[in-house]
Amino acid sequence: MSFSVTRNVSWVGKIDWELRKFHGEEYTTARGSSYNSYLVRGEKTVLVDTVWSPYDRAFVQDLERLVDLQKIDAVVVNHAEVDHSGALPELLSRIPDVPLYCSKNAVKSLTGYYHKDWNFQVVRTGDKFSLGNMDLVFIEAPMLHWPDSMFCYLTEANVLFSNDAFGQHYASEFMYDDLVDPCELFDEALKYYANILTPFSPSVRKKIDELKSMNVPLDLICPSHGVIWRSRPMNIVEKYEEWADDYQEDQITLLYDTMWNATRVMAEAIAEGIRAASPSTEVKLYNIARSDRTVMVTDVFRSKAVLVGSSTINNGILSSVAGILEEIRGMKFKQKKAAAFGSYGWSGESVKLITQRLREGGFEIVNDGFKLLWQPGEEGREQCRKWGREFVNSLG
Ligand SMILES: Cc1cc2nc3c(=O)[nH]c(=O)nc-3n(C[C@H](O)[C@H](O)[C@H](O)COP(=O)(O)O)c2cc1C
Repeated sequence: MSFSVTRNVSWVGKIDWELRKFHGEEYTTARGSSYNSYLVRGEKTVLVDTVWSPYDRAFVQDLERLVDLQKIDAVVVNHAEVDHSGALPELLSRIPDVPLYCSKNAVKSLTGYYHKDWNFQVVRTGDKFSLGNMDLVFIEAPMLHWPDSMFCYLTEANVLFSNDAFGQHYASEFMYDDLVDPCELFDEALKYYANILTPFSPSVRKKIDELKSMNVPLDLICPSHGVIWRSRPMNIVEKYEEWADDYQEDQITLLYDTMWNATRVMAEAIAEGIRAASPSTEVKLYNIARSDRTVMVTDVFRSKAVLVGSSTINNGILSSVAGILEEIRGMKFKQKKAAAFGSYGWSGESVKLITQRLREGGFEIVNDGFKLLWQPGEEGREQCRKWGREFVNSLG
């Protein structure tokens, strides 16, 4: 499949309707995704990125329908991750000497993946590839989201090829922001930022400042996943600025797991207490073992505070709780408050262990947590409501 984006730019990629898990099991992609590759034709012809390896042959066939492969003067590899570089071996088996323009770090990761002595041409920010009547200007973007990541900007057409930045895991035949459901698109763009880019928010802020200081016109942002931003491309750039600035809404998320429902009863009573003390605060509850991790991380991203609950099992915490704690630790969230709760039978280590993990994850711990013996009765539930009220009041 291919379509024309501008007079000089064609999309040639793969819409992956059936993708449901990405990065192994780490990211759920309920709406599928796409791998976007772009063919830029001026006086010279350049391919920007490729697609994931399962689709390499179909990709090269589609590309051949657009252009004689021998006429491709250069391939830009903005990012070495296999969902974008996966078709390189197939393509380069046909055009082995084609120069690959990439960052210095991409040479390491591409060699690490493919072990090939390809014709690497290392570029740095500000370097240009001239297509005769227009230039591709390279902009290194280290840690957005790998050390090798890079953007490139096409002059005259005013197109930013932003690779994973500004992407969304979203399959749609329509491929443009103004043609798809805006709520779905916003949901996917936010989920993508929360789960992929949050740890790199300081780099996002710097890169946006750098892009703005280039003071170049921007007509299109062409990411490597999901739809192209064309209606007002600065909208998503402004959203990224907002999200990168330790984003939070008036929301508190409770994440818990339970064996015999005691900790669930606690969570629900704590939520009642929060709602009673702060009716405007949105409270969301997730049983971790039954919920989608990507959605939970997105809700933690939106929250000003999180409460994590586990009963004590074998002097520890439930494994699902350990899993989500590890996931949110890696997100390096800032300016978020937290506390722990849980039911226990005799030794009751879970609350202390969760608190410790939340502290290591950069959360500001509001109190020592709240533990309750066995199944809460009415008195226990009232204690939970009180603890919920005190928690939300202490947030200020
Ligand atoms: C397999 C198992 C191991 C447990 N280990 C501990 C323990 O080491 N220390 C403790 O205080 N309670 C322990 N308990 C008791 C639970 O923490 C207690 O039943 C609690 O109320 C369960 O809460 P829940 O229904 O939210 O899971 C254990 C319970 C089970 C079923």
